[in-house]
Amino acid sequence: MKAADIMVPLQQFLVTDLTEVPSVENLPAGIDFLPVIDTGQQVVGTIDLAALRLQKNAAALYPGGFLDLQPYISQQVPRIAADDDLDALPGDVTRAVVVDAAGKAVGLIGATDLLGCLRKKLAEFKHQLSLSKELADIIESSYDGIWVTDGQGNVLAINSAYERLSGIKFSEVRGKNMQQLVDGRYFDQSATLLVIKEKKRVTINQLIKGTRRMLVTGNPVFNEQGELSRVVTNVRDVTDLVNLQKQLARTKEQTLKYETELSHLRSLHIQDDDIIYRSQTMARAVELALKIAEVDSTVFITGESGTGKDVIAKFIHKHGKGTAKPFIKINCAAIPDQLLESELFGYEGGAFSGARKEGKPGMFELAHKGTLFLDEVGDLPLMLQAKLLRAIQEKEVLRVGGTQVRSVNVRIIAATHRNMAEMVKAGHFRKDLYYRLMVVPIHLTPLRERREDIPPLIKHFVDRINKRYDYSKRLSPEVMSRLVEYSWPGNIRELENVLERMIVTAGEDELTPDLLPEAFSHKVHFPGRGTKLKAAVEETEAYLLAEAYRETPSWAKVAASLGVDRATVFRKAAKYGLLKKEKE
Ligand SMILES: Nc1ncnc2c1ncn2[C@@H]1O[C@H](COP(=O)(O)OP(=O)(O)OP(=O)(O)O)[C@@H](O)[C@H]1O
Repeated sequence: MKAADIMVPLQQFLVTDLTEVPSVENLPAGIDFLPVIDTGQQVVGTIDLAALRLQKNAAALYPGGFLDLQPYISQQVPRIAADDDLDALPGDVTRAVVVDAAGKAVGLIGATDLLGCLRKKLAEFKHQLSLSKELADIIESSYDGIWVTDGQGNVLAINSAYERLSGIKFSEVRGKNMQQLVDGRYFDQSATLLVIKEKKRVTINQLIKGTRRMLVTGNPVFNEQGELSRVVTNVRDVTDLVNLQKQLARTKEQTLKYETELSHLRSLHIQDDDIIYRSQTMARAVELALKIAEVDSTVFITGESGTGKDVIAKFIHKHGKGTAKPFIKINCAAIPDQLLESELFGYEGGAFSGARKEGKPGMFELAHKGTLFLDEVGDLPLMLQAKLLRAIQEKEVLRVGGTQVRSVNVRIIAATHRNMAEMVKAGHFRKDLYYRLMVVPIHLTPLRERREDIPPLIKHFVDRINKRYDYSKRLSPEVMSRLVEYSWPGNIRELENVLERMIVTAGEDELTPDLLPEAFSHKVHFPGRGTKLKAAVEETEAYLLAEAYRETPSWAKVAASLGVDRATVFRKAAKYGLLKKEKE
């Protein structure tokens, strides 16, 4: 507050030499002194009015009512410039004369004014005090550590959160300079020092006493003159956060590892089912599968049970959509009709009693962006055939009990062991669906029509089974030739099962014919593929005659064992050159 703000403007004053005793009755309250000025109007001192009042009636008065003021002048009363702050006055003064720039008196400040001013200041001070206490409480209650220095980096305060976080006590660091603390290895670096250098907010990652990691932000505080007066730093312990981050990174790494392993295993799984073949027919089927894998056309795989329809379907998926995309298989023959619809298309919550509240997606939705393999599609009930056709054509499905269609992008592979053309003819399968599925047909021939595939398949399965059980079993040449000759009604699945049974029951490493199942005791001869019926019959006759004669070298016994008369046996043996051979 300035002196001019509280002064009483000067109305009366006294002049040094002789002056008329003034009337001092009408002075403002609290003013019980007046300045004394010389002829140059400079203040030379003040006169206490009480003393003056005493003198007014005294004999000291000169005749005519004049008084010599000199003895009463006090030079102790301080003067203060109008523009000066009241703080410039010494603490013990009770009055002051206010002067202008030229030193002329312009006002008076009395005890009452000073007291009022003091009261005001006291109230302000109290307010400030409560504010700074509040501030101190706020700083103290902060969960983050707070560290305050002056503009030179000397420590002024730290809160107890900081003491807790860092283990550093205020008494250890009070008044010390930050540089001193960095040198003393309290911190690896100081945000305060950086703020002092850069005069702006700085955030750093600080290591305290070599153990705790802190995220530290230093904030500069400037005074009215724009000078840096404080640096307030807030400190957050990020050790746990850093540990969590490390843990997260480790978990991510692990997830990545598992994902890689999983996709490796998946690919191994599909690799397991890799297609083994030597025959031309299979080579053509595989080539076609590879070609159409790239495009999204619907594929219809036909063939007897166990010929590898599943394997081809997975092969197409692997080489087309890829193992990262879903491959969903549904066996239409294995699921009860009443469940099939909801399995295929899903259902909305509450669609029927026992349904899940939140509903369930169907196979179509699950196979989105991947492949849906409809195995045994020939067994699909007529009622669902229409819905399937719609789903394939429109590329959208309607859940059971739902009203909202959902788009699906699914590649369809269908398969059946049935004769579809006949089923369509008999009205058991919709013609339109049949043609919609038959975009790319792949037919897998039975194993008996591609015997050249049997040896490599045998090798493949024997290796696999040996590996699985840690065996080193092998087939005797006779077992091998019997297996090749067999008609394999169950196709490759049967071949695999027979080999496994033989390998796990064999006592020796070499598998001998006695391990072969019952069905193999009847030797069967198959004429080569493409043989005309007449030639096939003849070939079979010749084979049976020769085999029977090999076992019992007597044509009479051969006739008996084959159930024909001797004449027929001789005639046929002669026809096939067997008699000649016998003579040789
Ligand atoms: N070319 C092949 N190479 C190796 N293994 C094969 C081959 N073809 C089929 N297999 C194996 O034979 C078994 C039967 O094959 P798959 O299940 O694919 O036949 P499928 O025609 O789908 O039979 P179903 O009609 O009964 O479902 C499987 O174990 C499969 O791994």
